[in-house]
Amino acid sequence: MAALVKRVGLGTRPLLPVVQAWDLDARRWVRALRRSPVKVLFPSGEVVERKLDPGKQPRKAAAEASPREQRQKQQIQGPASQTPSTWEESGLRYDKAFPGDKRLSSVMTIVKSRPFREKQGKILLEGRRLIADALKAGAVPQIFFFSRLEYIKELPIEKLKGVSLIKVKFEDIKDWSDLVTPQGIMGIFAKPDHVKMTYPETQLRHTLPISLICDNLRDPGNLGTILRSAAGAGCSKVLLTKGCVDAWEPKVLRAGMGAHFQVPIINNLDWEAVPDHLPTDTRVYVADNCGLYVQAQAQRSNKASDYGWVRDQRPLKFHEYEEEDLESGASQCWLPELEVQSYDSDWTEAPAAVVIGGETHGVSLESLQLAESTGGGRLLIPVVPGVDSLNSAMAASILLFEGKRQLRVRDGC
Ligand SMILES: C[S@@+](CC[C@H](N)C(=O)[O-])C[C@H]1O[C@@H](n2cnc3c(N)ncnc32)[C@H](O)[C@@H]1O
Repeated sequence: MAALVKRVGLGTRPLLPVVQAWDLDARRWVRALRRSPVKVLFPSGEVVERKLDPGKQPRKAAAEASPREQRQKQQIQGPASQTPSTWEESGLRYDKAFPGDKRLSSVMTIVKSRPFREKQGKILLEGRRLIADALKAGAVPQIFFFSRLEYIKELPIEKLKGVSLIKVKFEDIKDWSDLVTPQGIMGIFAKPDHVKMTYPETQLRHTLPISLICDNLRDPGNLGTILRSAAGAGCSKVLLTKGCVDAWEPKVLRAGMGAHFQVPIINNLDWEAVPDHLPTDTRVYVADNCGLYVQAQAQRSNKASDYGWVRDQRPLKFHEYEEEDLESGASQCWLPELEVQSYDSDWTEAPAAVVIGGETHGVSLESLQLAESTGGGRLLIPVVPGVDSLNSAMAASILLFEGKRQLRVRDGC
């Protein structure tokens, strides 16, 4: 308390302790008011003289946290919440950033760049909920920058040992924030390793035998949205091939809304390594808009013609490879022969993995080869002729929830 209270005098008036409202939690507030009267300095700069009204709860103590903040706090802490006294007993200390302090800016420069992030093995997490989810899942924090001590006190104290705690101005956090509404807390964590993470019990209970493979997905908003859908559907894991945007990039984290700590994500994989991360009997299905195939006449007799689309000729995007091969005299027949099936035909009898192609080039040759070698196929979501393709995140969501529906129907629940 001593650190928070200083004595000031105004003219000839007696000296009164000045209490900074934002530094107080309810218990300390009561204690401060017992020494009443006190001057309370509010964040707005307003100074109000306050006395403790015997028998009445100090109004500001309750008001310090608005009902929304209290709800948020409860969500973050869970039922066994951290009591403020525990913080005091913990002996944890924090530093205040001094004018011209470069600690925040130098760390931010590092974690906002993918090469640095990868080299240093650090990531940036922003916001109270995301940080709390990360801690619950076992992510390891290294530094917290925060503008209000309450944000740190909400976190489980046992996870803060050995972590640098640095109080900075809200404006500084705002300058570096990726959020529309900056939340006043940022954490630098060691890059999470999916093997060492503990995913939420409810999530594990709802996991489906469906994996998702992102193939050269470049847009952070799309990837974040896909991760969120994957977590929502109960996908067992998400694999990202080399060429995808980094799953730990701030914009992906923002769009993911916590999915990073609900579903295992395996980043930066070579195609040869993909099967090692799938159950042995997995069939790989490639989501393919078949946009580069011609629409054929309805009289063709295979399944896909029911939907007005068939694979009538080799995809134009692969012609380039074929011609190169012809010049060099290599085999002409290496393009996988894969059945096109409608997304709502049954594809979940065996564990399945769905490949979603990137925004520009669609699915890769490697994905088609893997689908062929595992006995999978192409999944087509029929769209109105003339519409080329769906957004990758939309296609992924439709397919994952269709897979979930099929499994539910089969299990009779
Ligand atoms: C925007 S699309 C790719 C468009 C790309 N220009 C192409 O021609 O393949 C991104 C990915 O979403 C999936 N997708 C989009 N529309 C689809 C559809 N109608 N059926 C199945 N998958 C689809 C595919 O995996 C596709 O590669």
